Amino acid sequence: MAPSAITFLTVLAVLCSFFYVLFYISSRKHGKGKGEALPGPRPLPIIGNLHILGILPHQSLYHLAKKYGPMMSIRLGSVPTVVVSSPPVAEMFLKTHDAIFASRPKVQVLQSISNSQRGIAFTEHGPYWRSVRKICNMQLFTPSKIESFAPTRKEMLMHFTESLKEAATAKEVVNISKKLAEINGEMTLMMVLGPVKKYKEFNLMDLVEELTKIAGVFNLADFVPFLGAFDLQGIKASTRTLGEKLDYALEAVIDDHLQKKQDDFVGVLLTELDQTMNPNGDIMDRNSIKAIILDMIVGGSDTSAATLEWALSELIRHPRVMLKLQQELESIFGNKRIVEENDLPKLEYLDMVVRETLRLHPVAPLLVPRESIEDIVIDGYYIPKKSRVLVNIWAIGRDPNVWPNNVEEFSPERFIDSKIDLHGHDFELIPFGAGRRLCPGKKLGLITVKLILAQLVHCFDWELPDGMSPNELDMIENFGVSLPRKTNLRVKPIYRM
Ligand code: HEM
Repeated sequence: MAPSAITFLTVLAVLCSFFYVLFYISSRKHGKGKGEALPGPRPLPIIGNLHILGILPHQSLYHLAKKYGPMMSIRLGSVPTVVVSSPPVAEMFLKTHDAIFASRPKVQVLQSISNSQRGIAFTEHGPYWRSVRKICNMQLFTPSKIESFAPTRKEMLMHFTESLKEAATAKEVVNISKKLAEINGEMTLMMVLGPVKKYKEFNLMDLVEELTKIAGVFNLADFVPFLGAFDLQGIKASTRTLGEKLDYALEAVIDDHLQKKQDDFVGVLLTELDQTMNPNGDIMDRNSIKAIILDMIVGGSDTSAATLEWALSELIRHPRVMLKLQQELESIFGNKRIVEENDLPKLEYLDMVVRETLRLHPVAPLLVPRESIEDIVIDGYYIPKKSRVLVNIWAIGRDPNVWPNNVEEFSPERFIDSKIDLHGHDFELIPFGAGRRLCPGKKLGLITVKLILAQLVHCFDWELPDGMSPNELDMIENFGVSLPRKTNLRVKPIYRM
């Protein structure tokens, strides 16, 4: 080895040791006089505990919590992070001290995309976020707004069923993951943008898919800021190009709405354009509108599609549950060829199947990260301001102390006579989060998931290709913005009506 390389490595080793000592001391000293430091694995210099996350961070953290407990500390690069893995601790963060933990960390990718921190999901807690959330709640998520889109959902469901029926007649194998992504994408675009055909020319859903891929990567720049300049993962470069394309498409959406003066969601947002939104003086500008549109599209499509994909996978693996659900659907819909949205509340077993799917396959296994806005001591442990909080609901869903009967088994019957619902009050099951940041699309998401799942199961039997038996179907996850299957689900529909 050349002497210069040896010198370089020696200097690096000395520096690393120095930083390690500094880092270790600083990570312990915060608690001094204020509270204990939380238990957790020892962080390495610079990267902290980033190396332990692996490709499925929720699973790595689940195993780690068995050693360090339901409230543990890790360090992601320079970011102090608390990992929560039990219902009582989740309640402390998301209910008791929700006001302290209701903000979101800044994320590099989103800063360069249509100023996405002007939307809802990654906007810091405060008057701006409150105003935007209020507008969205009123214009998209009230029961009457959701209901007003029922006829269009029905029409889309009929086309969807027709295309599956054709595949069944031709005895084709269908990539149902892709089809579910398409129908959910279309339903969301229709609600957010109005008549969707025009926007197909911009390939908006393809761009959103690309965005979710990039945003799903653990970006070193978010945790080790000085590495941001080197763009080691190439994220900054690809985000710039994608950002330009998305901006172009969203600007066209806005111009189109300004011309036609439609009274859909974007149309309503535009009536507020350049107006003051609250006494704080926040303005609804074009960037706000673009960011809100994007948040709604990302929030609405991936989540429901992934939930459906897991639900169908579990039903195929559990023919007993599939049959029981088909019997319930028959008892309500008889031989009607399309399930009616109004009848969904009557379907108790369907509701249990969806709850069980979300217990084992929450699409946001660590929720969306929160960030604390001030120092706080919880249960005697000191948590500094700007700590990140990851609530591992994937781990809570697999905790045998919370779910005593065969925790790993897909068994909707566990919800018979159970009062645990999905509304964010029962911290054993919070797939939509809880507290101020609770998912605003919860009701819409549940209707969409139940409607499509009921239709898939009522009208079709499902077979795996190439004689594969149900228990051979893999259930490997792919961690990103949401948690879909790693491999697309390919199945043969058999029309049964
Ligand atoms: C099965 C369907 C869905 C699931 C499982 C889901 C799950 C979640 C979760 C876990 C959060 C974070 C909550 C927290 O931090 O405590 C969230 C936030 C959010 N979701 Fe959903 N979601 C679904 C459907 C939807 C739909 C249909 C929309 C909109 C069309 C939507 C829009 C949003 C938005 C905008 C946020 C950010 C809220 C904020 O930060 O204030 N979601 N969702």
